[in-house]
Amino acid sequence: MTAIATPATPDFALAELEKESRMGAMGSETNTREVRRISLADFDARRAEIADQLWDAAVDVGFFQLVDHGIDLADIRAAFAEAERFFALPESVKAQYPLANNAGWESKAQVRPSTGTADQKESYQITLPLMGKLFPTEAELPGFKAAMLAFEQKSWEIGMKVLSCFALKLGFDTEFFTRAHDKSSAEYQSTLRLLHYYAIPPEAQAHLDLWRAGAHTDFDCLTILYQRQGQGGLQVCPGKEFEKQEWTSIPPDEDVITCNIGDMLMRWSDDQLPSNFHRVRNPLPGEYMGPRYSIAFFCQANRDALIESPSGKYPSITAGEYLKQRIAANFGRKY
Ligand SMILES: O=C(O)CCC(=O)C(=O)O
Ligand SMILES: [Fe+2]
Repeated sequence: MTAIATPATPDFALAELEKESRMGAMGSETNTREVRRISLADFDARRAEIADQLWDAAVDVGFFQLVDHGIDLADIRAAFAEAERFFALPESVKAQYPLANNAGWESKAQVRPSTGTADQKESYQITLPLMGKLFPTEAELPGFKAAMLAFEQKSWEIGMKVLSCFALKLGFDTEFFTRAHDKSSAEYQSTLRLLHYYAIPPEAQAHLDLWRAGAHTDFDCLTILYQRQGQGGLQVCPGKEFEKQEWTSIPPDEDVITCNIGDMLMRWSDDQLPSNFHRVRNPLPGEYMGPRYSIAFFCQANRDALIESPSGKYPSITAGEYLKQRIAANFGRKY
């Protein structure tokens, strides 16, 4: 896919798009990078130490995993059970809740600039102020909405803990990003996304060309990702090494929460914290070919939050405008 410059598309959005459109090849695999595990135990007393560890891991590989994070495994499994129930609804029901502006359901509709083909998945996004009638009814899916709201809250809390550490390291007060992701505001735009990558039918297994999720960076400040045991495929390629196209697998482990830095925090940190390319590759022959479920929470600063460059490297921009421009450049306004 080629980037078409329009007067409304700013340079930063086009530069990201150009980079992304060069990331569609298979590349090679390397296991020499370490995706570090960081304990959040005794968080309040250890915040400064944890902040140092998170910063080092983020600067190094950009992906890291949280342990002792305080979310019960039972809650994570229950959220996945809800996601499975949602995706098992008939298509005619899901189609009543179509994706618009980061909220709602889509299937095989997200075309990544890296691949030019649609991700082989369906997803359902929950962005609180935008939900209107986008939750399935209690008759269709009893208990779903309440369970998802509770899980969204837990994910937000973890996200804000991690962001409070990055705030410290950037010289902001610890509540700086919590205010920027204020849930009580109508400008809130953080998103919980349920993902279902389709099982690969036997006849397709010999010639897998489409991607489960094409290579991309996330637009947000921080992504919190839950993976399921045995359902692998996530790979990362640090942006600073993108010329080499060497990918490192992040094996799923339901006991950890995987995190990555997004483009918004990269800009907010004057590029000190890199957002990194990642993708979900298809299973290889002999690997598990069943469905893959994952859940992501995107900490996207509120629309009216002002992203101000600490050193003046970038002009100030609201998070709403920033996201709008990135989405328009990559996807023609849909996501
Ligand atoms: O499903 C995954 O493991 C990754 C999903 C992802 O990268 C995204 O939705 O942005
Ligand atoms: Fe992503």
